[in-house]
Amino acid sequence: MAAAAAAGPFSLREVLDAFRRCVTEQREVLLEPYLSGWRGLIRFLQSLGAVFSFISKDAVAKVALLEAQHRQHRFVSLQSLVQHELAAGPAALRARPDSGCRTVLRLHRALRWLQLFLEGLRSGEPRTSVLCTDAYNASLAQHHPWVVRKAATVAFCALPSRDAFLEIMNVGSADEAVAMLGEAIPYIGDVYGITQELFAEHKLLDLP
Ligand SMILES: CCCCCCCCCCCCC/C=C/[C@@H](O)[C@H](COP(=O)(O)O)NC(=O)CCCCCCCCCCCCCCC
Repeated sequence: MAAAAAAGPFSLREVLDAFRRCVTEQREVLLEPYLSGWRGLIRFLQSLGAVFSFISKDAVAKVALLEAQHRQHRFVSLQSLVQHELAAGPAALRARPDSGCRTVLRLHRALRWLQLFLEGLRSGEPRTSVLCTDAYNASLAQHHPWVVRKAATVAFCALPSRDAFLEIMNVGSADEAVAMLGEAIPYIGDVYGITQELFAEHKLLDLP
């Protein structure tokens, strides 16, 4: 909480801006804004309270791993990270529990959850826990063991109402928040789509 407060209140605007900056003309996904978007999302999650800390801790660890690799190898894009790690051969990559690729894959699946959840929020359904559970079941859940699915579903019941959600996005009235969701969703979808194609092309969608 202290770290989140020190960085100022969350605003959906900064997440939107980060994901907008991600995609280049050559359809590459830039790592720096990608991680910056994730840091914004994590700050939001941390502001929702301790019930979600088992989720934010995992996301923090994954972003930290990628930040360290970004600093070490100066990867500019997800494409260059994949290329670099694949150079050692697909078998070596599959054997690494700390690869950037498998870590990106986890965040990538979570981005699909986010896309579906934001679409649900925008649609007007007032029960955020229902929206969140539906989005989760259609994305991340199929990759999680029973115990994680159970804990996640319990945590979703503690989500704030749709109105409260729109308010803590900090972009003005509920109408303005919904409008910004409409702006943000295509950028997130674009990053998701390009990453999905990249991982499919290199047969990395099932990295253990
Ligand atoms: C707003 C409510 C937030 C609900 C978040 C929904 C996602 C639920 C994910 C539950 C993950 C539970 C934690 C454990 C995860 C790991 O087991 C699992 C596998 O990792 P491993 O292969 O290294 O073992 N990790 C993952 O799948 C990555 C999960 C990353 C979750 C990041 C969630 C970020 C949510 C950001 C919320 C922002 C809402 C924004 C609204 C404006």
